Amino acid sequence: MDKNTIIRFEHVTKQYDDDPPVLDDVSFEIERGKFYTLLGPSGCGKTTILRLIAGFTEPTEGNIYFNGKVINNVPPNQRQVNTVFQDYALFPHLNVFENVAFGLRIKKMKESEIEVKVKEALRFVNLEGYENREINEMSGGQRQRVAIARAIVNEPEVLLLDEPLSALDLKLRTEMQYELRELQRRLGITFIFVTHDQEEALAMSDEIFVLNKGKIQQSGTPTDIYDEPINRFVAEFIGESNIVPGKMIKDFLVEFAGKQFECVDQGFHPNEPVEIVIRPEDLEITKRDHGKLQVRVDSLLFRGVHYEICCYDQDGNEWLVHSTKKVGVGDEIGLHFDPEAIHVMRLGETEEEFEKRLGAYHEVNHEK
Ligand SMILES: Nc1ncnc2c1ncn2[C@@H]1O[C@H](COP(=O)(O)OP(=O)(O)OP(=O)(O)O)[C@@H](O)[C@H]1O
Repeated sequence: MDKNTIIRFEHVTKQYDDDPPVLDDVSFEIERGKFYTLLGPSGCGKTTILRLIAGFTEPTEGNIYFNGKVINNVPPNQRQVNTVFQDYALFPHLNVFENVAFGLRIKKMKESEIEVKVKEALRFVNLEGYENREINEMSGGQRQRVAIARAIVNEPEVLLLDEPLSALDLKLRTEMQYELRELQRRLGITFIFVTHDQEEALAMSDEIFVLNKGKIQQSGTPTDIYDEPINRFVAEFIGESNIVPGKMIKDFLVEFAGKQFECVDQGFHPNEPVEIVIRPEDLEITKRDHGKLQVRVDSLLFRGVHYEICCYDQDGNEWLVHSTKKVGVGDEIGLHFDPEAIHVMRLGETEEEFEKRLGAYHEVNHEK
């Protein structure tokens, strides 16, 4: 194992009773000192991964490694990991200082040392001078910072954050996104952050794991995931996208919407049925005859920075366009895009779904 790897999941499955597994044969590695985000819809298994890392639950199958050692049965208090919970879980009857000092007192640390460490943790989260405040005199954002100070005071190697910003209003949430990112850089420890908000994940992470139904669909940097989604689920979950059925003709040539288009090579076989993604901001409005696609404007919405324009081609495919150009409903226009804007994806999320959709594709084409 690479010495930069701090946590490794090896074929980890978590199952309760006879229910379908909550996590299904999941393997991944987490490197030291990076900001990771687990992103996915409700119930996909994000919190379960955090609980397994923290030691609040054990895997049904597989192994979890921390610094190269299996930790499946190591109790939470013996792991170099702390968690910041969604509801902060602060003690309302203790002031800020005592909330942060709590874990150190349990460890029977010397009073003078506690003083130094608590002050330092509060300085890290910009709460110097708030030591004697009561928790109920603190705002939502300040409470969040107390919770973070408490979690970093004993210098864990990994900080787990379970939707820590979800209780905050949008403005404060955005501010805290910057603060958390900055804090991670200054501390230099690994953060594993859970969210179901794709914009938050794109803005904050070094690496994102996109989960669905107990499986990691894709992992990579925010730009990898946005520019090269591996399947329809990821493409639809992250950002807005136009997804249409297509077929690979040969390397650098793909067919969709009844035409063939030059594209960049993405490792698909000739004649392989695929799905095509083009992001709305990669479509450019032109005169009808100048466009690679000819479409009719169905509706438009003004979104401030751009218009969101919904069009249809002659095959009935919907094309969403983000453009600063204003067009009228009913206009016949052209859409231009570069070969690089065409991203080709495999059919279906799982092997089973892939086979099913491939079968359906052949059936339709055979009947033609
Ligand atoms: N102790 C338990 N017993 C049975 N099922 C459980 C238990 N804990 C979690 N689950 C189930 O595991 C699945 C995944 O839960 P998990 O909390 O990991 O999802 P999540 O992705 O964090 O969702 P959310 O965004 O809603 O918090 C859910 O279907 C949940 O009902």
